[in-house]
Amino acid sequence: MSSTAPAAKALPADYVAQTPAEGERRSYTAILLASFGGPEGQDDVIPFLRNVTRGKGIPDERLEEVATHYRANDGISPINEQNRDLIAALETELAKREIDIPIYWGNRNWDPYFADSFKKMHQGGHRDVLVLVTSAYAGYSSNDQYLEDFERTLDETGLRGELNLVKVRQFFYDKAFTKPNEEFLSAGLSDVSKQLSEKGSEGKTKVLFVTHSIPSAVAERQGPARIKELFGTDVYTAQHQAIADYLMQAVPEAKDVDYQVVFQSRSGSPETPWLEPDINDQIEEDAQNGYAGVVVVPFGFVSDHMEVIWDLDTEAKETAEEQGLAFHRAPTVGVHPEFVSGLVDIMGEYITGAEGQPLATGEQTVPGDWSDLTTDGGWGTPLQGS
Ligand SMILES: CC1=C(CCC(=O)O)c2cc3nc(cc4[nH]c(cc5[nH]c(cc1n2)c(C)c5CCC(=O)O)c(CCC(=O)O)c4C)C(CCC(=O)O)=C3C
Ligand SMILES: [Fe+2]
Repeated sequence: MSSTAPAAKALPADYVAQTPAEGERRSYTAILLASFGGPEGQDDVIPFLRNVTRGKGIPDERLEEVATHYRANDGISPINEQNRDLIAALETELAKREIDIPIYWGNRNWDPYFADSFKKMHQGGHRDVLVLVTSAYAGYSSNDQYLEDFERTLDETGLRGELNLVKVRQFFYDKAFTKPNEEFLSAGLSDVSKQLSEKGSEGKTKVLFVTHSIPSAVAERQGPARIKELFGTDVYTAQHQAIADYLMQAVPEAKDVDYQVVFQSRSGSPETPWLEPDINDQIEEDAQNGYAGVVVVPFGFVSDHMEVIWDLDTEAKETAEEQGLAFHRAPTVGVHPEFVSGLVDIMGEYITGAEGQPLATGEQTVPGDWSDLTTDGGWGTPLQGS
């Protein structure tokens, strides 16, 4: 499904992003940055992986393989440091705008766990908490699973009725996310073109936009139906396809360059279908089809965490080298100033100003009705073992 940038899809002009629901705009007294968590030393690796895969049916061989990725980095995932940096950057931006709301931090799979941060916020006298999750797209792992985590944690801590949590919407279609990625794509294309001209190669470049694979059955279950119809694929893939299409037409140097959405970090059992193609398979096929270089844009993620640095900087890079392709791995948004200030704009949609108005609003750059990505179609039956 390789293609050059198409014309923007014809969408009704009133197609809009999700906005805060009735009662979700309030005067919050705390923000919770909610993330995945990661190990901080060799002794943490196995307990962390057990947390991640609890009840998921991930085979032991896969866990051992994933453990080596962390082991090679002293058992440390970069994700926690990246979240501390993001919190510091958000705090600076809030202070600059004279918004006096403290930021707490909690994770699904490692210390500080949600239960501890919920208790800490409660002890700090907070009731209305705005929750920012470090996932741009809507999917089970990146949205619904967090909501389930929060519900369970409220019960476990006995804080139901004490803490009112509102989760900030997804933001893959916002300028906050697309603007830094435009910059990265543009820089990646220049780098590969420079590498190729140094080699005296006149071959073509391909852009591979990469995101996390998920089980195909989970992807198929996500709604709403109108997105599936419009894009002719599942809603998880469609979100990524829309951003890839947008970036390719937003960046002048990308004109006439081929591109494709590909996947990484497949796990589960080999018999269960996950979204494809895998980035390494695609790099091999691209080499066979005569491409001379690839620009790899990990636009499915918000920081250069372990899955990015292992699967791309180690594996995909090696595949490209074996195939003799020029290779550039673009960064993720991380603490890019436009990402940070854009996130504060998006949070501002939920926070009331002095006259009850929203403090700020995010800017939707990618057309599409992204308002109810997980509700319309529903998640159907529980996702056990998917
Ligand atoms: C969609 C998606 C995102 C992107 C959205 C988002 O960013 O939220 C994401 C992010 C991440 N995934 C991460 C790590 C892992 N994910 C695993 C397993 C899985 N991920 C899945 C999906 C996703 N994962 C799924 C469907 C599984 C199968 C088991 C299950 O259904 O849950 C496993 C188990 C071993 C393995 O099988 O790989 C690990 C260690 C880290 C931390 C990296 C670090 O430590 O720096 C991050 C940010
Ligand atoms: Fe994952």
